[in-house]
Amino acid sequence: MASEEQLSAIKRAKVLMVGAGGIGCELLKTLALSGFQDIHIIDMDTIEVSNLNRQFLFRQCHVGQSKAKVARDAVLRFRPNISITPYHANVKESRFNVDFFKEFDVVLNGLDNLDARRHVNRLCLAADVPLVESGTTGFLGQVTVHLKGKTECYECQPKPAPKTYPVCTITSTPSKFVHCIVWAKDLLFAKLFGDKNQENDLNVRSSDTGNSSEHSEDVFECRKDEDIEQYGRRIYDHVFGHNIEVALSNEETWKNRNKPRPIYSKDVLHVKMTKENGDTEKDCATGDVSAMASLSLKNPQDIWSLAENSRVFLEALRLFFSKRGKEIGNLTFDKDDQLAVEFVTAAANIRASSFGIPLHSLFEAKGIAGNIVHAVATTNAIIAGLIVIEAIKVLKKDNNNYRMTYCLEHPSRKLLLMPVEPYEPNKSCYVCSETPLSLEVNTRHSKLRDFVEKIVKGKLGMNFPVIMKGASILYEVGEDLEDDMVAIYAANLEKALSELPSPVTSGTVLTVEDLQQEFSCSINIKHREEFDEEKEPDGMVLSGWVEAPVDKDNNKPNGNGESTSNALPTEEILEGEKDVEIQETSGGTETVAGKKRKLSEVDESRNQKKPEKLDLDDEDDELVISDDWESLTKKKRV
Ligand SMILES: Nc1ncnc2c1ncn2[C@@H]1O[C@H](COP(=O)(O)OP(=O)(O)OP(=O)(O)O)[C@@H](O)[C@H]1O
Ligand SMILES: [Zn+2]
Repeated sequence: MASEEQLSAIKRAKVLMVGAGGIGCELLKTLALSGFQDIHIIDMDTIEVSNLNRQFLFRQCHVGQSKAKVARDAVLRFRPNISITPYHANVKESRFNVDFFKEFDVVLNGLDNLDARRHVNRLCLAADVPLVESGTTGFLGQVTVHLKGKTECYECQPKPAPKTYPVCTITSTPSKFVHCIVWAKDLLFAKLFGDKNQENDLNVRSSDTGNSSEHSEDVFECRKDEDIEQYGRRIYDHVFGHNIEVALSNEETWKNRNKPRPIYSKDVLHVKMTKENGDTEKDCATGDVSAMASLSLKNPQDIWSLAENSRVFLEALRLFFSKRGKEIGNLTFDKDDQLAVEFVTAAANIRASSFGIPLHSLFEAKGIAGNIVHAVATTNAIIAGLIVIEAIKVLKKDNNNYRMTYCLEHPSRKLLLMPVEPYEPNKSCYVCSETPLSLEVNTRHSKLRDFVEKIVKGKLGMNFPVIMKGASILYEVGEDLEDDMVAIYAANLEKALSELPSPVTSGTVLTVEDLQQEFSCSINIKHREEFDEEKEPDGMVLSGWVEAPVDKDNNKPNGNGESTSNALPTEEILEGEKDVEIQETSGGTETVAGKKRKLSEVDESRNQKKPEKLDLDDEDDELVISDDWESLTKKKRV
């Protein structure tokens, strides 16, 4: 029961919710039932069928409509007298600026990606509005409270880099099914159906593979004299047969590894495939075509044989070309695109078969390819409740009682909910402190464009950057720029840093600002001649901002797919930060970040107030949900 004081704080409050998905639906309901009367919701999405199992404010008839608007209407039906203002929009739009954020007493995030979370963090800091941040993955969840100057900001601790695999493992020596999935989706799918101009590590020219003909051709292009089935079979034979033969010819590679087996379509599929749908169909919308349907394969949980995978491969390829021809050249893999998932599953399985790796069902392959940890509605509901508890403390200015709370999969100390005192701001955080960053770069070779793309946008997450050296502006993005300035900045992008009108050399201090986020930081430039292409593929190294530790043993596709009883669900579990990326790395060892850390390790890395080591392997099955959190939390402190 809320006290009088709480109730009046709740009634007066104006709150902003960002995200009306799994957590957001629960949160809006809980806010409304807790007495909140002025709620604003931003969500950029429309409702999909796959949301309906847990986003309970939505029904089948709402598919395709704005989440924010439908969520509002659903809640107004049981709380008709409160005010809910929906925005069907991206929170990064310029209308949601610092002045907009200043209108709110507290901001509550129910987002699913790092980019939007960082953006909201910066706006909350600039507007000096408290932020309650949240995330769930399966049974794990967390809620954290961020108050400028009092607790750490969302970016005080570096977020783990996406999992990466060395390119040679993906292209030549896969040893796990996830390697085959990454190959199928990021290389083969991208090569056949994506942007032809994108760099791709699949060999392209027939001359690359030993044929010394002068007129080398792109083997992935359909030839004039072949029909789609012949084309599909040629691609099949090239990637699963010929390329494997070429790889086998390098004997060194296979000294300590099992050799792969080349697979040719004629050995697997003796007869020509029948074309159930014909190949003259017109282009039609995504999602309507399915190779499984054409081939009468019904159960996505079945593991297909090599022959079935080969049929799905050829049929999916045929359907892409015959029914979705207009999209070819622009496609990127999407876990919700059935035909794309079918193609990637089949391609990954054929490759797995070649390398002696166990095959997987479409259901499993989809989970790996889309980095899906199945959402648990109960976790979202618990997390939403915790967000409201923290929001109420924020409104009451109950400064000493904020908690970041972890929702665990298995009880620890008989608790499923683990409250911890929030950390103080990190003094070297480049977002909420004034600490400058350092950048080692070859100022004579690296262009301003590299700096903008790789550092300012890629690492610092800015959308509308302004780059300044002293008072001179080197680069700026904005809607109201004069044409001549746009031309000057475009020309600057192509110049090496040391050749800019105001040269950037060793010792230069650059100021980088994002006008929308009202966020600015300084970067000390240090010239360095050489970079290790494998270890430092960006050709520049940003420091002053500690990266998360790397764990060579953890190579599960989903950081939380295995037992989590000894894992602290920290930032790395938040939804939407689990992309598998290929990166050139050294040697042949895997670089997999996003390691789950034990509570004790988290604290060491933070080097702040140390809780005593927790016994997280508590097997005692008698579960207690305690409401005396304060004393429990204190016990963990030295
Ligand atoms: N930049 C953004 N601006 C506004 N809303 C955003 C932004 N980024 C993400 N969101 C919203 O955050 C919500 C996150 O919800 P959730 O994690 O349940 O994802 P989902 O897309 O609904 O489900 P799933 O990805 O599991 O199919 C989504 O509704 C999404 O539209
Ligand atoms: Zn910070």
